[in-house]
Amino acid sequence: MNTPHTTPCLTAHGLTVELGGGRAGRLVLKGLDLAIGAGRWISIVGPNGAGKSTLLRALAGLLPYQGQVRLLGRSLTDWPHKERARTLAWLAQGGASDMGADDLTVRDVAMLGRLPHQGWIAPPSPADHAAVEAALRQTHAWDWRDRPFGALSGGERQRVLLARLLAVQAQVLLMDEPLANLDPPHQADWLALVRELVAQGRTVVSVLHELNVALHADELIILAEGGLRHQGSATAASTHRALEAVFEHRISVQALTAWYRPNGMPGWVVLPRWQAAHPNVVNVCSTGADSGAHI
Ligand SMILES: Nc1ncnc2c1ncn2[C@@H]1O[C@H](COP(=O)(O)OP(=O)(O)OP(=O)(O)O)[C@@H](O)[C@H]1O
Repeated sequence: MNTPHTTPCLTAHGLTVELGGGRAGRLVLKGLDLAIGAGRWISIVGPNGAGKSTLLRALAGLLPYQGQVRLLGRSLTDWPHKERARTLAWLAQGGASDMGADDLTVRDVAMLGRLPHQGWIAPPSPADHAAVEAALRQTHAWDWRDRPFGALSGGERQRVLLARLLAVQAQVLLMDEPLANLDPPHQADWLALVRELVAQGRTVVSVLHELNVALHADELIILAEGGLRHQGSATAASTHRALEAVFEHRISVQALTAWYRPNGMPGWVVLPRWQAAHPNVVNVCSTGADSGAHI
C-alpha cells in the first residue's frame, strides 16, 4: 500500500467486488489496498472497464464489497447513514438522466444535496438555501434556478449535479467523470474549483478520462483489469511510465519545456504515441508563429 503524505482519509484493504451475481458474476475489483490522504486530490485513471467507477462506488459504500473500507478511520459500515452522507458526497457518472428529476427545478435538484442536513419533513433552513445558492453560483447555474432540470443540455445538467454535490458541504467529494459534457472553459472552472476545495482541506477523488487534467492532481491511482497497477505522485516519472504501460504505450507523457510552464502549472502533457514520436517540435499553438508547446 502506498503511504499518503497526510493522514489517511479513505483507506481500502483487500477491497474485492463481484458484480452480476450467480453464474454471470464477475470479479471486478480484485483485493485492492490503497490509502487516500486528507486534503488531497486523487485521480483514478485507467482503460475502459478497468473498474474505476466500481472502485469509486465501493469507496462511497454504494456497492456490496468484501474487505475493508475506512472513512476517517471508521469502517464505512459503522457510520450512521446521515452522518456519512454529510461527510462524503458523490457525483454519479452520466448526468444522472435516470434519476427521475426531470420535473424538478434546478434549485430543487441542488437542494437534494442538503437532505443529509435536514430533519424529516422539515422545510429547508436559511443555511440550506444559502448553501444551494452558493453552489449554483459556483457552477454558474444560478441563472437557470427556476428551469426544469429535464430541459437542460447535458453540460448544463452536469453543472447542476456538481452544484448538488457542492451543496452537501462534505469533507470528502467523490466524482465520477465530472468533466463529461463540460466545454473547455467549464472544465477549467472545475479544475479551479477542485484546487479551491483542496486548499480548504477537503479531499477530492475523481475518475477522469482526461489525462491532461488528471495530471494536475496530487496523485494518480492507476487501475487495470480490476487491479491497482500504481499509486503515486502525478509528477513522478514512475507514475508517468505506469500510465503509458496501462494504456499499452499508445499514449506518451511528455515534459513541457520550461518556458511553457507559468508558476504552478504542471509540466507534462499526454499525447498520442504517434505524435510524441515525431522527431521535431510538436506545435499546439493556435495563433502566431511561436506560441506553441515545445516538447
Ligand atoms: N452489473 C454488472 N455485472 C457484471 N459486470 C459488470 C457490471 N457492471 C459493470 N461490470 C463490469 O465491471 C467492469 C468494470 O466496470 P466499471 O464501470 O467499474 O469500469 P470503468 O473503469 O469505470 O470503465 P469506463 O472507463 O468504461 O467507464 C467492466 O468490465 C464491466 O463490464
